Amino acid sequence: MTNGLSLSSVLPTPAKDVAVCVVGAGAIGHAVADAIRHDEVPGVHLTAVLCSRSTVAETEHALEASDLVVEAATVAAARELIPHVTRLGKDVVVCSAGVFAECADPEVLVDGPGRVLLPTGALGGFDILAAAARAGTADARLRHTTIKRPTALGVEEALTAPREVFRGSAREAALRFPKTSNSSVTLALATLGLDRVEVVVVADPAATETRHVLEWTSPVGRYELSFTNAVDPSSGGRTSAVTALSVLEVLAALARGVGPGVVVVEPAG
Ligand SMILES: NC(=O)C1=CN([C@@H]2O[C@H](COP(=O)(O)OP(=O)(O)OC[C@H]3O[C@@H](n4cnc5c(N)ncnc54)[C@H](OP(=O)(O)O)[C@@H]3O)[C@@H](O)[C@H]2O)C=CC1
Ligand SMILES: O=C([O-])CC(=O)C(=O)O
Repeated sequence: MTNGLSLSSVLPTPAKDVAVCVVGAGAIGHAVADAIRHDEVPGVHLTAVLCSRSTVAETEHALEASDLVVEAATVAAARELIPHVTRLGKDVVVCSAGVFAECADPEVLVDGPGRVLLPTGALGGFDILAAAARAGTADARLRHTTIKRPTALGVEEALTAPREVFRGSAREAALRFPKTSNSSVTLALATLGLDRVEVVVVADPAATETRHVLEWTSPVGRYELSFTNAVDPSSGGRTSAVTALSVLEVLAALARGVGPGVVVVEPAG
């Protein structure tokens, strides 16, 4: 560092471990809980993993013992969990971001002082897109195209070629595909809003991976970002494996006291 200060020496680092409760033990929840159990995220420890059969008493006990909750269940679970956890003054990392498509204003679900933190999930590039949106959104356009295998989209018909099965806003996409359009919602909340990001969903019978393509145009620049994601085998081909890793990035960032995507150079020793 040219000024003699390392980045981490001027930023607050939480003094104690962040205690994390994971809600949902499917593809994402299982991977997140496993990584924490195996000490893959310094400064974070696991208090509990809740499933839909967890009792009210178990849930309340787990929330009480935690600093932060990771929601990796369903839109319905997120709808109940977000106001409850934020009211307790705890932050909640929400994977089922599609829940915000149900609200005219996303803030109505958040009954603070706790906050909702949305991981970038199956996508990336939010840094440059959110930066570009700062120059104004009126002349900006953003399209998110998702290409998945048909069964992952609930398309049972035997297709012989790729077929566009949806085109509309991010809000409409999340209401139509609540299990596969969460990343569109997070992207929209980070940029142009739920009603101005165009979403295209394509069912491709030849797809073995999931593709996401983001096309941004504004006076600041033109960006095309393409993500070809391996899918978590336990998700029926639906969930990109990188989603769980993006949750771990959020947890690691919180433990270090900086945002995800920031490269921290620790002092020696
Ligand atoms: N933001 C993003 O980019 C992405 C978001 N997602 C979303 O993340 C969420 C999790 O995805 P994924 O792990 O693949 O889904 P899975 O279906 O693999 O797992 C969800 C788990 O949640 C459990 N569950 C359901 N209801 C509740 C409840 N009320 N309380 C606790 N647990 C519950 C289910 O099991 P059981 O009923 O047995 O408890 C299941 O094990 C989904 O909403 C998915 O659509 C997925 C991919 C990308
Ligand atoms: O995992 C993915 O590729 C995207 C996904 O399902 C979602 O956004 O809900």
